[in-house]
Amino acid sequence: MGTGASKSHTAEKQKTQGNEDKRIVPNGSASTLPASSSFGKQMGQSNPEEDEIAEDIEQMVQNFNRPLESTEGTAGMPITLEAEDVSLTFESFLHRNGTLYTCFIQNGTRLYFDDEKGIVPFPQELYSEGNFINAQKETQKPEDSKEAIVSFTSYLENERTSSFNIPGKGMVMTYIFEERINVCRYFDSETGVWLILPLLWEMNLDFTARCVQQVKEALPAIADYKEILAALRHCNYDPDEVISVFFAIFGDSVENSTSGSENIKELDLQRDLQEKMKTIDNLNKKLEDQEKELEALRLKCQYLEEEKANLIHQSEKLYKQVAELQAEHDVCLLEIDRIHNLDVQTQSQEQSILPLKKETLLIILRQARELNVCNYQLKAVTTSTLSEIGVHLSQLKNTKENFKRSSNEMEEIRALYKKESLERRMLYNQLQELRGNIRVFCRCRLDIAKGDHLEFPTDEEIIFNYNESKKKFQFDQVFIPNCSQEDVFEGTLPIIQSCADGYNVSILAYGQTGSGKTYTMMGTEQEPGVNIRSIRELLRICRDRVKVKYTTKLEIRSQGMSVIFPGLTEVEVLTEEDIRKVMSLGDKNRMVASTKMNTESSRSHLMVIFHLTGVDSISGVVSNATLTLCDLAGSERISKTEAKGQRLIEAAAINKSLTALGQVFSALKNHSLHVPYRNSKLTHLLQPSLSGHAKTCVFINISPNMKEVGETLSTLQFGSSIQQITLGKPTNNSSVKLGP
Ligand SMILES: Nc1ncnc2c1ncn2[C@@H]1O[C@H](COP(=O)(O)OP(=O)(O)OP(=O)(O)O)[C@@H](O)[C@H]1O
Repeated sequence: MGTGASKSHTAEKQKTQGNEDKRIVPNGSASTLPASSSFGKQMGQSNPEEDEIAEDIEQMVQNFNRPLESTEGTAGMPITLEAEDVSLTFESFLHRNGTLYTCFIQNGTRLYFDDEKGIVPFPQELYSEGNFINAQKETQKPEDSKEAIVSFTSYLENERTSSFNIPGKGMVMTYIFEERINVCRYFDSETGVWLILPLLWEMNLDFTARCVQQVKEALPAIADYKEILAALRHCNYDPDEVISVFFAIFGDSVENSTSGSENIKELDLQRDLQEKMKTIDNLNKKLEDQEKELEALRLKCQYLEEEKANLIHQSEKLYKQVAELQAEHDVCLLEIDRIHNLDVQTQSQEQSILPLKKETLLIILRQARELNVCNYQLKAVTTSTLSEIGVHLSQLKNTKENFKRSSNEMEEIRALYKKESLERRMLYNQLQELRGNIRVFCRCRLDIAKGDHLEFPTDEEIIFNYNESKKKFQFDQVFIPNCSQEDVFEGTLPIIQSCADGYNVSILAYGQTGSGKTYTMMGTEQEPGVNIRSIRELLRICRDRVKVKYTTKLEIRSQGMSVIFPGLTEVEVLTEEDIRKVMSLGDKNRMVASTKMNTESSRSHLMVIFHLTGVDSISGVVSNATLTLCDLAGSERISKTEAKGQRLIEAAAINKSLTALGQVFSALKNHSLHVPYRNSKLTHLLQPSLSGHAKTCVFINISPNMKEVGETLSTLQFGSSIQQITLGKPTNNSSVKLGP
């Protein structure tokens, strides 16, 4: 830190400073210098060692000039100065205009810092215009500078630097040094730390009390012990330094109690003055702040004034609008009143016209709402339904198109079916024609009393061998005695199927009495014959052909006469039970009598005629056909039966009809132009089934009994004769039915 030199006041006082040499510089700051500094000269002592130091200082000052010269023309302080061994004396000259000059002595010349010129000699004319605040004789005698304590300080212009007017000394420069000082502390057991002991409390300590007392004895003018104590603190509790400080400040006057007291008072006043000045400065600052604040408020006020003007302007506009709206409102009110008056008049008129009560109106209103709701629901339902109808219509359209397409396909299939059906019938009939339209089956009944005159070499041949007479007969099929009813019926199946196709078909049983004609045709309940089986088969075919609608009727005739049914000649049959019922009825009406050859000989022909009408629903073909099942009366000779009376007449009639039948077959065999169908009622009835338009199957029933050998041979010859007959091309009774 900076050092300073001062004029020595008393050698005795200096001696009390001990090892450390403390200086009180003119500007009031203290510094610590090595013991070997120039302090000795300050004390007025002269020894070689101090001379050398003085020479060194002078040398350093000279060195100091060099950097100044090198930096000549630059303002400010030297940049680098070695202050360890050199102490320069700086002086402050206070011009009466308030300017403070910082001066120092170089080579006996007082210099000072000029802001523009740098370090220049201190002008002589300024001496009379101000005072050195540490004005001393030495400063006015540069030639004595060698003896003066020359020191150098790195003076810094900052907040720690200030000036102070000391009465009798003038303005002094102050500087707050960063020195560490001793402070009396006390140990606080509660916090466990050392705390600073208040100033007043220090007075109670013996050490500080002694120090204060020592200063007071040396400087009686310093009466304020607090001042002394404060100075002691700053001087590290060194009473001698305190004494030196007070001497430096107040000079010798501090030795006089009166003048010292005045100085103290003056000092107090000065302090008060400075405090006042600070207060004034603070007030000025506050005043400036308030002026700034006032200016801000003024601007704000101006802004608010403008805002106010705008708001007033807007308010006026709004008031104007409100007034206009109010005027409109008034006009509306007047209009409402006028309308209201009109409504009242209208209501009064309506009330006079329609005196409806309020309740009635409410009911009407409620009903209107309900109607409205219903209307909405109806609309929704209608919309939904319409949508569904649209969908259905679309589907219907598609269905219609599909139906049309299917109908076309159906027509094609129907035509194809028709064609196929006709082709099938044609082929089947061609087959039948190849086989012959009159088919002759020979059936030999089962009989215990059988002879050996009959031989059955094949299914189609029979050999009559009796009394050296051997004759071979050939038929479409020969059924031996052991053949069942079912075997016999199977031979008739092709002809029965032709009936379902629309052909007239007849099945006849021929033979002498007792040869098994009735057994073959009617059969027994357990073993039904061809009648039952053939009609059953036809009903089955009718059921299976679902595309053909059949109507079936049954007619029973006996000996050419219609079987008398109560009110009916034909009975519609649908089931086998119906067949049996009609058959049994017809059988009861058949003339039966006991003959010598047969105890229950059938004395008449029995004809069962089955009418079949079919309508093909696809092709539209209508077919009419009849199945004539004829159980002929016995063919035995009348003489052989030994019939008499009525029986004889019947036998004659039977023979006549059978003879007529034989004549018909003979005519057919010979292809005669005339076929005597009308020679008997039998042949007349059988004409449709024996003409060229029909198919016929004749059972030749024979008995194996040796006793019947003559009748057997006769029957075989009869059958053989009709085996040669060809009826010609059969006619299909089908016709296309037009329309439904
Ligand atoms: N194949 C047969 N098997 C067993 N019994 C038979 C057979 N054929 C005929 N009979 C029996 O012989 C008897 C005479 O037969 P059926 O009445 O059928 O003769 P018919 O030719 O009808 O005589 P008629 O012309 O006098 O009526 C009957 O009792 C019958 O049951």
